[in-house]
Amino acid sequence: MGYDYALVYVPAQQHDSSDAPADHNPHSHLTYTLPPACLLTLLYAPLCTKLDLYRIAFLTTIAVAATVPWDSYLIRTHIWTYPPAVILGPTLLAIPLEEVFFFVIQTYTTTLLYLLLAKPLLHGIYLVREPRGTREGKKWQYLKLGGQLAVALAIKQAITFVRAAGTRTYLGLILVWAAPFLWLLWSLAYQFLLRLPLTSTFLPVALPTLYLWVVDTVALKRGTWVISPATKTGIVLWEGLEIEEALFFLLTNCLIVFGLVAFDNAIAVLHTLPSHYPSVPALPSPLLLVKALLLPASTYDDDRILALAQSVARLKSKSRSFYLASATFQGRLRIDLIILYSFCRVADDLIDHSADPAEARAWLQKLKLFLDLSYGGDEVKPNGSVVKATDRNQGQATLFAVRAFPDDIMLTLLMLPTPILDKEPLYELLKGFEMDLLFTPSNPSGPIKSEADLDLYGSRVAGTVAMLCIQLVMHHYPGTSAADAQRLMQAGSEMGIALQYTNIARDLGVDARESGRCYVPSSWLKREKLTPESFIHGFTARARGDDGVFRKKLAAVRSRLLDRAFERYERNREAIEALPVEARAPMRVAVESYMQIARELRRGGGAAGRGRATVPGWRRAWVGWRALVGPVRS
Ligand SMILES: CC(C)=CCC/C(C)=C/CC/C(C)=C/CC/C(C)=C/[C@@H]1[C@@H](COP(=O)(O)OP(=O)(O)O)[C@]1(C)CC/C=C(\C)CC/C=C(\C)CCC=C(C)C
Repeated sequence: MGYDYALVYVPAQQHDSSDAPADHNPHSHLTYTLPPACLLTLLYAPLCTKLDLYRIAFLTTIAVAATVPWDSYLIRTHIWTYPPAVILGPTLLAIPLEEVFFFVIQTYTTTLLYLLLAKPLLHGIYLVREPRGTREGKKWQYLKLGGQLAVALAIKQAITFVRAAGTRTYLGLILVWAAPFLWLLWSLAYQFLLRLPLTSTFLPVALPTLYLWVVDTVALKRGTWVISPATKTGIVLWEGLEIEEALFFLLTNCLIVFGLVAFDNAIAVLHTLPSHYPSVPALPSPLLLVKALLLPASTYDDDRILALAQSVARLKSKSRSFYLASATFQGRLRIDLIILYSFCRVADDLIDHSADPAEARAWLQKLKLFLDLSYGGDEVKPNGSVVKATDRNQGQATLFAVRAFPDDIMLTLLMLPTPILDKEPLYELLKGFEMDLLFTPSNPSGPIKSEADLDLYGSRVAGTVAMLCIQLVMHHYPGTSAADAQRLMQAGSEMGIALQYTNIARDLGVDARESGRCYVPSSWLKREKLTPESFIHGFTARARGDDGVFRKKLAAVRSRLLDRAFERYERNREAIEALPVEARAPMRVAVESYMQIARELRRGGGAAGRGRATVPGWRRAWVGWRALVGPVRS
C-alpha cells in the first residue's frame, strides 16, 4: 500500500500493534507531508490565480474519487489492515481519515510544484498541428499509438499478476488501478507530454517521488509498517524500499502530473485558438476542457502557434524584465501582450538595424502601409462611434504583410490584435521611431534639443506602448468606466515615459558608442559644459584618460534622467491599483522590474559608469515577487 507511511498499514496476518509505535504515526503528516506543502504554498501564493485554485480543486477531487474506491476495496477484502492504535479514528468507506488526507496533500503538493515550475511557460507554443496524410501527422499518430500500446500491455500483464494471486498481487493491483488512467491521459495529452520541457514533466514527478521514497525508507527502517511477504515480490529498489512502494509513489505522481499536463493542454487549446473558441469562460467547465482536448490536432492554426513561438523567443532573448512580467499575466491577455511586445520589438529592430537611413525609411513606410491597410476599413459613424476594419481590409493587410516582410516578422504583424487596439498609439509609435532617424553623424542629438523634445520622444515610443497595454487589459477584463479609462491612459502614458527615461539613462553609453546618438537634451549638457559631440566622445576608448572628470559629468546627467523617471513613476504608480484586479499585480511586476534598473543605476551598482546596467537574476525575481504581493513602498 503506497500511503502506508502516513497510516502504518500492516498486512492482516502480521497485524500487531507492536510493529507500529503509536507515537510515530499521527505525527507523520506533521513531520513529512505538511512542511513541503506549507513551503510551496508560501512560495506560490502570490502567483496563484482563480484558474489555479480551480485546477487544484479539480485534480484533488479526481484523485480522491479515483483512489478511495480502490483503497476501500483493499481494506474491506482484508488484503490490508491497520493497527487501530495508530489512527485517529474517523474513516471514509473504511479508509482512515489520515489516509484520505494523504491523497489530498500529495496531490496538492505535487500540483503546487508543477505550477511553480510551469509558470514561465506559454503552453500554446507546445501545440502541434498534425496535418492529415502528411509525414508529420503520421509521426504523431504513431507516437500516440505506441504509448497506448505500451500502457495496454502493462495493463494486460497486471491482470495476469492479480489473477495469479501470488507474490505479484500487490504489483498487479497497483498497475491495474493506475495504468488505465495513464492510458487515458496519454491519449488526450500525448503532444504536451512529449513536448513540454522536462522541468514541467520529469521534474515535478521526480522530486516528490524521490522525497516520498526517502521518507518511506525512513519510516520502514523505523519499523512503522510491514508488507505481507505473501503479496510482495521481495525486490527492493534500495535497502528498505520495496519495489512496489517505489512504483506506487512514482505512478501516483505520474497520474497527478499527467492530469495537470492534460488540463494545461486543454487550456492552451482554448486560449490559443480563437478561431475555434471565440470566447472562453475564466473557469472552463470540465466538459469544455474535454472538448478542447478532443479537438482534432489537424485543425489547429499552425500560423498562430508559430507566431506565438517566435514572439516568446523574441521576448525571452530581448527583455528579461518583460519576460518575467509576462509570466504573471494570464490567458489571452498574456498572449496579446506578448504579440504586442513582438510587434514593437520587430518594428524597432527593423529600423534600428537597417543598413542605412534609406532602408530604415523604407521599413517605416511599409509598417505604416500595413497599419493603413489593417485599419483602412474603420468607419466613423455620425454619433462618433468607430466601426473597426472589415475582413476585407484584414485580407489586404495580410497579403501585403506576406509580400513585404520576412517570414518571422510577417507572422507577428498578422497576429497583432488590431481589432482591439486603437490605431493612434500605433501610428504615434512609428512617429517615435521616425524621430530616431533624425540622429545623424552631423547631428548626434537628433531631434532632442530640449526637455520637451525628450518628453515627446518618450511619449511616442513608450507612452504609446503603455496605452496599448492598458487597452488590452481593459478589453480582456471589461468594466472600467470611460472616465477611469481616460485617467488610466493618462497615467499609463506618463509611466511609459518614466520607463523610457530609465531606458535612456541605462543606455547612454551603448547609444553613444554603437549608434553615435545622444538622447540628453542639449540644454542639460550645456550645464555640464558638454556638447552632444563631446558627450559621445567621452564614451570612446580614446577618451578613457580623463575618466574622472567625464564620469562626474556623466553621473550628473544620468542622475537628472533618473530624477525625471522617478518623479513620473511616483506620480503614477498608484494608478496601477485602479486597473482591473486581474491585471494589477502583473502590471506592478512589469513596471517594478523595469524600474529596478533605475534603482540599480541610482545605487551606482556596477553600471553607473560607461557600461549597461543589469539587474542580477535573483534580485529581479525578488522584486517581481514583492510586486506580486502588493504595492511597493518607496
Ligand atoms: C508583460 C509584457 C509582455 C509586456 C509587454 C510590454 C510591451 C508591449 C513592451 C514593448 C517594448 C518595446 C520593444 C517597445 C519599442 C519601443 C521601446 C524600445 C520602448 C522602450 C522599452 C524598453 O524595452 P527594452 O529595454 O527591451 O528596449 P531596448 O533594449 O532599449 O531596445 C520601453 C522603455 C518602453 C516600455 C514601456 C512599457 C512596457 C509601458 C509600461 C507601462 C505600463 C504597462 C502602464 C502601467 C499602468 C499604469 C496605469 C500606470
